Amino acid sequence: MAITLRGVRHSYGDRLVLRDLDLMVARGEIYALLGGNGAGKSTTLNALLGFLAPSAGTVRICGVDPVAQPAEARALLAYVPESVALYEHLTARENVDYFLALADAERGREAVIDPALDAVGLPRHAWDKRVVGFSKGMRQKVAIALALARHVPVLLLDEPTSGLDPQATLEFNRLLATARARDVAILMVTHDLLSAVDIADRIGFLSDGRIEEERVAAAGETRFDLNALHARYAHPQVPA
Ligand SMILES: Nc1ncnc2c1ncn2[C@@H]1O[C@H](COP(=O)(O)OP(=O)(O)OP(=O)(O)O)[C@@H](O)[C@H]1O
Repeated sequence: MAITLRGVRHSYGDRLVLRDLDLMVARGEIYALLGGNGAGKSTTLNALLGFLAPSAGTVRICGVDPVAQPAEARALLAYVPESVALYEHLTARENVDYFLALADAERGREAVIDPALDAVGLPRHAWDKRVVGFSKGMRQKVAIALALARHVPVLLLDEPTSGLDPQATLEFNRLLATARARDVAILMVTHDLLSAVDIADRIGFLSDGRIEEERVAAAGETRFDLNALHARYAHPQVPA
């Protein structure tokens, strides 16, 4: 399994925030993690990133413990935060090249950069422009191009579609589909039900530090029942 959280507990002081959290994401799967403010979504991502050591349970990135083996775990994942930080004075291409070098990617970086920028649909005229004027959507494309160029098996995303207009959201979702087709396991923390319904294979509701409910995409056009999901999300105590 690419992403594993099993029986994970974490407290801040005496406040238990993750209580026996179980969550798994396979390669080639998109999992949307929904949950109200304070449910523990960021804490979950921080556990996967190795920024916190849970008091109980197992966290693994492709079998690697991100606390015990941080460098190995980092080499297996790409993390795209809500605001993507890039070097503003560098071009899109230079940013990918620079971060690839930091990630210690093998030589021959030129050979992987252009195909990755192409795969994420960043317009060619933007490849050699400084990223300083780039929109959120364009920055995300650069970040995901980097993930594709690194061939990481795991992609973690924090509220990727917040602030994106509907067209940019659809484009972003297509981008995720590209990564999924390359066998990447994708965990997306989001409040964006529409985006989750459009692209996720599974949707999990995190509440009070554990997955309270999971829904799996159905085959066919109506993958999820949006109204039922909305009712569930907006009124967690009322079963939908
Ligand atoms: N460093 C910290 N120290 C103490 N409490 C914290 C810390 N980080 C988070 N918390 C608390 O833990 C709980 C879960 O926080 P977390 O940020 O994981 O939730 P979230 O689901 O990401 O929320 P949001 O949607 O608002 O970002 C919240 O009650 C929060 O106040």
